[in-house]
Amino acid sequence: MLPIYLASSSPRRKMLLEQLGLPFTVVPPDVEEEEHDGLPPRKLVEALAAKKARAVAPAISRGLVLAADTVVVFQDRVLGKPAGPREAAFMLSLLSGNEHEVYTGLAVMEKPSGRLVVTHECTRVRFRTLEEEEIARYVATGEPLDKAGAYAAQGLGAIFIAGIKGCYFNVVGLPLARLARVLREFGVDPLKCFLEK
Ligand SMILES: Cc1cn([C@H]2C[C@H](O)[C@@H](COP(=O)(O)OP(=O)(O)OP(=O)(O)O)O2)c(=O)[nH]c1=O
Repeated sequence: MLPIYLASSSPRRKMLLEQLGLPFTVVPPDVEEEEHDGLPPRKLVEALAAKKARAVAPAISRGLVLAADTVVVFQDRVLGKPAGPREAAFMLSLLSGNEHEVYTGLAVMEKPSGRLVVTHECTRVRFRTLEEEEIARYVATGEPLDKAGAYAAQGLGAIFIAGIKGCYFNVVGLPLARLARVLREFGVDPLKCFLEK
């Protein structure tokens, strides 16, 4: 099997990939996630995921390089990671009582061929109405600060979620079912791999 490299510094992505039971190595990408105003969210996350894969690829001689990027979209507004507590509280006030989408772009590059597959997954998430005071308390926990849209579905942020339509793992940062499908295109099957261990 081709060695797998996860081009990510996100502990969540590492945890999610571990769930597939495949051996892999983490190689954090060194990229600027600059604004891409005007791009539709699906194109934006795909472009950023591909950029992360391309940043790590030169260091890999043979294998698969995986990368992802996640944003929250509320009424055409793209919410990345908040710049600080004030922006985090503002993002949460937008999401309160409303439905939003979470987009994750996924890029898989094969080395040495350079073949690149880029795709994305979208999940709808509905928040219950939040009180101003609980937004302030949640921001004070520090949890929202390094998360797109200022919440963590896998953490305390779970208490805000009234409903989810689509892939839960996509919200946390890595759409596992979609990833497994892409990996199969490169001859990697997590189930087969598990049974052959
Ligand atoms: C909405 C949501 C986002 N997130 C996280 C996933 C991502 O780590 C982060 C979005 O930022 P990203 O820029 O996608 O990823 P990252 O900078 O953390 O890591 P890297 O680029 O090195 O791969 O938000 C959660 O952990 N839970 C959630 O519920």
